[in-house]
Amino acid sequence: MDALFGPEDAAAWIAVPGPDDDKYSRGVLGFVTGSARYPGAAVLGVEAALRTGVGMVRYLGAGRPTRLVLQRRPEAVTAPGRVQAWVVGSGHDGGSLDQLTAAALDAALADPVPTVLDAGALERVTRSTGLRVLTPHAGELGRLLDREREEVLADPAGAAREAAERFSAVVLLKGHTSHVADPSGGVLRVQSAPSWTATAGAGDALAGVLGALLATHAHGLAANPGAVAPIAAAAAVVHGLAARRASRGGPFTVLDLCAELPAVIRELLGG
Ligand SMILES: NC(=O)C1=CN([C@@H]2O[C@H](COP(=O)(O)OP(=O)(O)OC[C@H]3O[C@@H](n4cnc5c(N)ncnc54)[C@H](OP(=O)(O)O)[C@@H]3O)[C@@H](O)[C@H]2O)[C@@H](O)CC1
Ligand SMILES: Nc1ncnc2c1ncn2[C@@H]1O[C@H](COP(=O)(O)OP(=O)(O)O)[C@@H](O)[C@H]1O
Repeated sequence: MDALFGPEDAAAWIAVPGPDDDKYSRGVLGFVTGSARYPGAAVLGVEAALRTGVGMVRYLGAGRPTRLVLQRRPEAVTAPGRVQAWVVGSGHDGGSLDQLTAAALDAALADPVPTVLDAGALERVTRSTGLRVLTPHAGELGRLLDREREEVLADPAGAAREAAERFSAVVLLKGHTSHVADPSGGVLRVQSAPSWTATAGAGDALAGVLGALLATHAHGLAANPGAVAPIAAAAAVVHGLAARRASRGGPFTVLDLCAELPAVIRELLGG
């Protein structure tokens, strides 16, 4: 099955808090992202998640990214504790992680809650557990499959499907058209973003949007793992619509995109 997934489909995957909810029942999203080399990726993911809507963000990382995250978002909690979903790997570059971040990453990968594996964490997929979403761009997916980037671009749906089956994970292959492949063989296509979205850090924000949607649906996912793929597609739609609002036909920054996320969520909910 190969289907186009649009805003009407995405609207069904926004969790609306009720009067009995508190921050924990809404869902806590943990981040192990950012590094001394790429601290900005941590800031962008946390910003995107908080603006998508989540009960709480826990951020675990080295001193420099932690300071920058807190400077931008004092709402983030930097103490360890339980979470309902993780985002890991944005702003990591495989090999050289500080000890604290490496230990937090190992713990997150061993935690059975839904986990987004981005950038530097993609290569750890075989060491991870539970429901996983991989968020590679074409170059990263090529490395995972031991292929050239051009081969991935020639058949993006096929490459995403192959990786989903090989790693038993949902694969969100990013691009002008994003392809979300389920291990059972289905592929959802998302096309909401303008080409101005091809800018550094946009993928770090996408991981935050997706993490927020997973954390706020986490209690239902164990019984319904098939929901992970539409949630991943919904994240791509929300991210793309926010990019379109930020762009209005011209360039924008990733923080501009993040600033549009609440309005996108509101519109999808019919507000
Ligand atoms: N603000 C932040 O903190 C941000 C942090 N980020 C974080 O950075 C990490 C790495 O992510 P990434 O996508 O760059 O990794 P990757 O696929 O290995 O790409 C490397 C490939 O690119 C190529 N290349 C480089 N320069 C090029 C050029 N001028 N023109 C053409 N090609 C060029 C280079 O080719 P080479 O120079 O080796 O020939 C190599 O093949 C990751 O953790 C991510 O989260 C990003 O999200 C950005 C914002
Ligand atoms: N030509 C394009 N048109 C629309 N969206 C794009 C285009 N190119 C990239 N994107 C989107 O921009 C983001 C880029 O993510 P990524 O490649 O991981 O960059 P980074 O690691 O710098 O954040 C993804 O969400 C992707 O879908």
